[in-house]
Amino acid sequence: MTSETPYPALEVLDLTMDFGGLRALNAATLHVKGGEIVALIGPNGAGKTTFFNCITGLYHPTEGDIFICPPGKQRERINGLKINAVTERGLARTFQNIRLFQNMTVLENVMLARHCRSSSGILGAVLRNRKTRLEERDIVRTSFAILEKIGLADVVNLPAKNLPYGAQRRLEIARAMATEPFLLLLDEPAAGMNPQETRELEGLIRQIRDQEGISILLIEHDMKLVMSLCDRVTVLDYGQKIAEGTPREIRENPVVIKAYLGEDI
Ligand SMILES: Nc1ncnc2c1ncn2[C@@H]1O[C@H](COP(=O)(O)OP(=O)(O)OP(=O)(O)O)[C@@H](O)[C@H]1O
Repeated sequence: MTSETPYPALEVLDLTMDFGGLRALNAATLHVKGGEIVALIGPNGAGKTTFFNCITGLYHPTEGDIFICPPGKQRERINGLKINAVTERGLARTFQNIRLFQNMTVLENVMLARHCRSSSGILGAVLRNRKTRLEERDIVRTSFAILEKIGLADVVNLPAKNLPYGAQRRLEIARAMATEPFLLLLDEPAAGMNPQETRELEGLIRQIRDQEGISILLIEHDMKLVMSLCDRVTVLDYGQKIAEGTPREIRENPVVIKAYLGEDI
């Protein structure tokens, strides 16, 4: 479990994002404490992915503050940082649509993600000096260890495109893990999975939190998964936070039920 800090691992305050005349996020607030699994839910178009894009440096929010507090480190405001700088600080994400190098092997996909933690640089890669060679060996070893934990050790040499859908989603999580995050953001990890794959995914996410001490924020439409996996749930509607609470509180909240009217919660 992540060691306690006086601040949440992630604290987002009054986040607003305008796209021209469209306000996709309107003073949305959310926090994830160290070691928590939190869900961000809401009807289609509520602003969930925009929220992730702001946190991870893909978009620069119009207003608001984003603070992180990795275990054992100082609290830091990360607004305006570029994607790589956010990743270096220990935030990793997966995307709604699978983004793998389909013709590369499973191991190569993870190794590539791992390179963000290497220090040899381009010159080192060209000269292939001793430091680079040692580092490369370390990248292979670490990438393999991650794939073992994720349950993909027996397919390391297969091209990513040959994996079943559920395994491709797990590989995306392995790539995110390779950057050594303290906080993992998962954008609809169960999308397109069959019930068996979803059950396995639930076990994997729990394992990542319990064994690696990584805090997790996930966007998910599969309410059964959200209700059984998450410690807390935050609900967005039209870019605003309309509710926050335990899964049970959220399930019984009339404001949430109204927002989802016509959708299956
Ligand atoms: N780059 C962009 N430019 C203009 N509008 C955008 C952009 N990204 C998102 N939007 C708009 O912002 C609103 C929120 O979209 P967003 O994708 O964040 O919602 P969501 O809650 O993730 O939806 P879904 O559950 O369908 O994935 C939508 O109206 C969308 O059309």
